[in-house]
Amino acid sequence: MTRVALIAHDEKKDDLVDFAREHAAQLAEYDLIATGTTGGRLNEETNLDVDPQASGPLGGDLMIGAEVARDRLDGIVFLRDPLRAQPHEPDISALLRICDVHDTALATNLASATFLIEGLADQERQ
Ligand SMILES: O=C(CO)COP(=O)(O)O
Repeated sequence: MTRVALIAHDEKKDDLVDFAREHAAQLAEYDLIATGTTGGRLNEETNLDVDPQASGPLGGDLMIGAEVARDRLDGIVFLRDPLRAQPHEPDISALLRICDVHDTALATNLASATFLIEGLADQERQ
């Protein structure tokens, strides 16, 4: 089953909830995980069933990175806040790096998230 992780920094959480609602029919077909607060919001504000990991600053990015390291994720949408420093920047860098190591699809803004989600749908049709 296709497995996707959804993550957003605080200033981007509204955007991710909107994105998830927009693509709900497709995302509902996937096994979804998320960092803690993001996952909580998605579970409350959409009809999706998301498995929340720890909150980002408490290790959630690293937990998702571990899934990437095991090749257990097909894609990650990670809406980062490019305008504010995060206290757990090293964890974020580790997640981005391990996606490159494992060649795992990673979208860090809405425009690329749309391509990622459309690309996964295309892959399934093949
Ligand atoms: O900080 C995050 C990603 O780096 C997101 O974590 P939360 O979803 O727990 O807010």
